[in-house]
Amino acid sequence: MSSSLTADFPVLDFTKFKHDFQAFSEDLFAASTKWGFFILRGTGVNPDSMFDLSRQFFDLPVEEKASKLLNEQTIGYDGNTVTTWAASEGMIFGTNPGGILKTEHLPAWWDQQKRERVEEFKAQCYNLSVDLLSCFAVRLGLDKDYFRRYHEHREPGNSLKLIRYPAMEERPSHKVPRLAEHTDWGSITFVFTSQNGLEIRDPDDKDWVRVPVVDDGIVVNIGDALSLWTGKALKSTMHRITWEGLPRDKSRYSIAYFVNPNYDAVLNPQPSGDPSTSAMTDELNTDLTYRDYYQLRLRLTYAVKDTKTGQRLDENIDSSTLALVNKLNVANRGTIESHMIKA
Ligand SMILES: O=C(O)CCC(=O)C(=O)O
Ligand SMILES: [Fe+2]
Repeated sequence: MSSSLTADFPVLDFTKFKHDFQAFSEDLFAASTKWGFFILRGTGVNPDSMFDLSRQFFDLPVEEKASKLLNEQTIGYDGNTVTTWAASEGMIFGTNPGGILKTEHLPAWWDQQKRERVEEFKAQCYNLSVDLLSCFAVRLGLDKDYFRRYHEHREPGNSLKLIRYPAMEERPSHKVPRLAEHTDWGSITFVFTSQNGLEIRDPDDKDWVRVPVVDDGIVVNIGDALSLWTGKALKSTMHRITWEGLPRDKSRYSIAYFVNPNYDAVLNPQPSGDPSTSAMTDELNTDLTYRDYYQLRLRLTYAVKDTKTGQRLDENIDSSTLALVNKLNVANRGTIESHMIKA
């Protein structure tokens, strides 16, 4: 369970994107093929006011927070259930631009002004994400908008998640981690935090290493969808938060922005600039759509309920998609199982 500090963890400077696109894309590609994770500085995206909202919201009484639970539009509160997945609570803002302004599925505390702030922050993150996607496309010899075209404002949309790993009086059952090891589902994830705790597999997949906290830095990682799309040239790296990394008596706040491809995207490998990966592309040609992958991971991870019937969706997992995903060997190890602790 050990983890160590890492000296050569990649830290990239986004100001280079404007004045030296090629060199920045090269740095980005190198970090993403070796680590699947890096820290990005100089983006100008400031999460301070989102953290203020996050602290205030999580301090509300649980009845108020949990009045709107995570739904199929990926909007709502998640955290009043005990799982083998996480000891945390999350407030998730899915859907496309404008969706948070008009949804009825938020506690009244999220007034118009707060919703506007969420939308504005999501828009800043979106813009940053498509800039990064354009770098990947060009570096892979594809046209600049290649990935962007699959990241239009269509279903399912990108999700912003406010997260608190609360301080606890005692540690829950040994089955409950702070955050179980997993890969992310989508294209790219941004994580904002000023606190330690996040650990990832090192480039040789031998050990866990700590992700450093860097001032003004966003933690960026590659998700399964972009990894599959690039014939796994870009790595979707396993990550977690342990009780050792984040002690029981400390709360940790983070904000994650999950970039999702559009549902209709087919995750077959695209030609990659890296010849070492072309050998495996045949077996990755399974015509899996992002819709199927997203729906599977949603059901496996959360006890999402159907808004109309109130039925828990994790009881309804599609076995052929599950078999396909096992074959692709993404979301690997223990993560491809439902995390609900059944009574
Ligand atoms: O809270 C963090 O630092 C990481 C969160 C994460 O990996 C996730 O929610 O997928
Ligand atoms: Fe993650």
